[in-house]
Amino acid sequence: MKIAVLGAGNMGLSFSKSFLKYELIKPQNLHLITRSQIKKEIIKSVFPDSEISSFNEVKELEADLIIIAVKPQDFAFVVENLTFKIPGKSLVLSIMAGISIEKIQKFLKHKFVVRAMPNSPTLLGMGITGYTAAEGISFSELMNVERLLNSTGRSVYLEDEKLLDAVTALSGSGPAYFYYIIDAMIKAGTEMGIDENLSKLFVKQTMLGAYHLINNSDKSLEELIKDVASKGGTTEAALKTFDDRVLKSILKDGILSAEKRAKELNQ
Ligand SMILES: NC(=O)C1=CN([C@@H]2O[C@H](COP(=O)(O)OP(=O)(O)OC[C@H]3O[C@@H](n4cnc5c(N)ncnc54)[C@H](O)[C@@H]3O)[C@@H](O)[C@H]2O)C=CC1
Ligand SMILES: O=C(O)[C@@H]1CCC=N1
Repeated sequence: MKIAVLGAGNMGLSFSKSFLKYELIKPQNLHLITRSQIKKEIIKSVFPDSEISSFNEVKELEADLIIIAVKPQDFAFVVENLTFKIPGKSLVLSIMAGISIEKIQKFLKHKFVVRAMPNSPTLLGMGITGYTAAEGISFSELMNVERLLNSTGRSVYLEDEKLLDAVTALSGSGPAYFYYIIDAMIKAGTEMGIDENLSKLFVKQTMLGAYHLINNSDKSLEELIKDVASKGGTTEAALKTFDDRVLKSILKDGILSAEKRAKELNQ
């Protein structure tokens, strides 16, 4: 199998590394396409045995799978300036936020499109990807794509493409929400007089431990919260402030804004 990655940025390169790590393709069968000439050298040093090209020098593309990993805002430029033909039988796998299968099919004049939404922990093989596919793609082709996606973490097939915008808002953007909350906690620690490095340690280990408790307990989240929050104690005081300031609803509204933005990106 030959794979071309159009847009060798954070996600495109994370995917490529995972495919090679799990020997799902040979390095010689990987073709990375960058925007500029300058980036080619840097990418070549990380992928010495793969083909690296800049976008405007690709005149012919030989690939069974073409991964589109440019920003949604750059997709129109890609379409308008494409100097090569998408091979008729190849699959296109888009990880662009928001852009629908229908739009990709129309712009690329190509039927076989799979749309996926991964997230940044793919870099460690700990990502989660939701994906869906256009009609006409066979089960075995889809399983091939899933095997590739699974090298970056877990993957979930979704029948309804509309849910991909929700997945984008939930798990695609999700790591940033988590960092945001961690950052707020670390800053609270330093404000109370704990050195920043120690505050980071306390918060990160707390999140790690709490994550494992969620995963290894039969209790619901409410019960786990109750286990920590003693009557009249410190946790209760914190949770009361969160509730008074409707933090949960603010977080939910933020996530719904991300979903709305995903839909706007398709316009
Ligand atoms: N960063 C994330 O956590 C996630 C990103 N995505 C999606 O993945 C896509 C890529 O995102 P990132 O990797 O974060 O962005 P990035 O900016 O790191 O990568 C995009 C790459 O595309 C290249 N590019 C732009 N125009 C090009 C062209 N005409 N030809 C070849 N290369 C071109 C850019 O130079 C850049 O290296 C986006 O569509 C985003 O919506 C999806 C899930 C998570
Ligand atoms: O922020 C974005 O638009 C992309 C999609 C999900 C994560 N990053």
